[in-house]
Amino acid sequence: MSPRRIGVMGGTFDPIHHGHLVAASEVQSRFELDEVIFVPTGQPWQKSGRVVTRAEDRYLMTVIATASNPVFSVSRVDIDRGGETYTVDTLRDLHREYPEDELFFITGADALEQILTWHNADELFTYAHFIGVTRPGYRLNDHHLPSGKVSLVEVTAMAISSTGCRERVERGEPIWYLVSDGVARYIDKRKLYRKPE
Ligand SMILES: Nc1ncnc2c1ncn2[C@@H]1O[C@H](COP(=O)(O)OP(=O)(O)OP(=O)(O)O)[C@@H](O)[C@H]1O
Ligand SMILES: O=C(O)c1ccc[n+]([C@@H]2O[C@H](COP(=O)([O-])O)[C@@H](O)[C@H]2O)c1
Repeated sequence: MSPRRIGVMGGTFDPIHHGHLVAASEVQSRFELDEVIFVPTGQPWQKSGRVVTRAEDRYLMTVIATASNPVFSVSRVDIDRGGETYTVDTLRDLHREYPEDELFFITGADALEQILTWHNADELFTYAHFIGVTRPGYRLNDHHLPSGKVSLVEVTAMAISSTGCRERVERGEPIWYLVSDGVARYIDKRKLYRKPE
């Protein structure tokens, strides 16, 4: 069997929004990926300055948002490993699970800019090809990264962030059409992101 081409979209997904989904869908199509695996982080160590929603809630929102797409799936590797999440561990675990396949790690321009600050950054490129996507408000470039290991892709501009969604919920504003309907309903049902009473 020829190797499958697997996209990996890591994120805190607090909550997952249409910026994430459009980026993954466009890269899937452009790079003819057989599957895109969304990987919600366990403990995102570079976000330790703020409260992050329980991993199980972020995982369930990711499942809800991706369930209807036959080539999207969700992995629990980062949540189940425990401890702080490092992408080098994510990719090592997925490489072990899919040893014959090619991995493509998808990341927005903001995250790509920071990649050299990631744990064991040099090793990242041994497991996957990186695909940086445009994101409104950030400049996309790979000058700081090893040549031949990164591709840059322009995707439809979606000026949406998880921070913006959380702030809207806290202010009592709608997030319809910024996140999937099921995710908006889940946030409401679990009373996520509301101001403490
Ligand atoms: N609107 C967007 N367009 C393109 N890429 C995005 C967009 N939002 C997030 N990403 C990318 O998706 C990945 C996961 O992002 P993350 O879950 O941190 O979302 P976020 O909106 O940046 O969250 P927060 O506002 O809480 O920092 C990162 O690689 C990020 O760059
Ligand atoms: O490996 C690291 O040290 C590292 C540091 C910061 C972010 N990342 C990864 O980058 C992806 C996006 O992260 P975030 O925090 O912007 O949601 C997600 O998969 C994180 O695990 C990875």
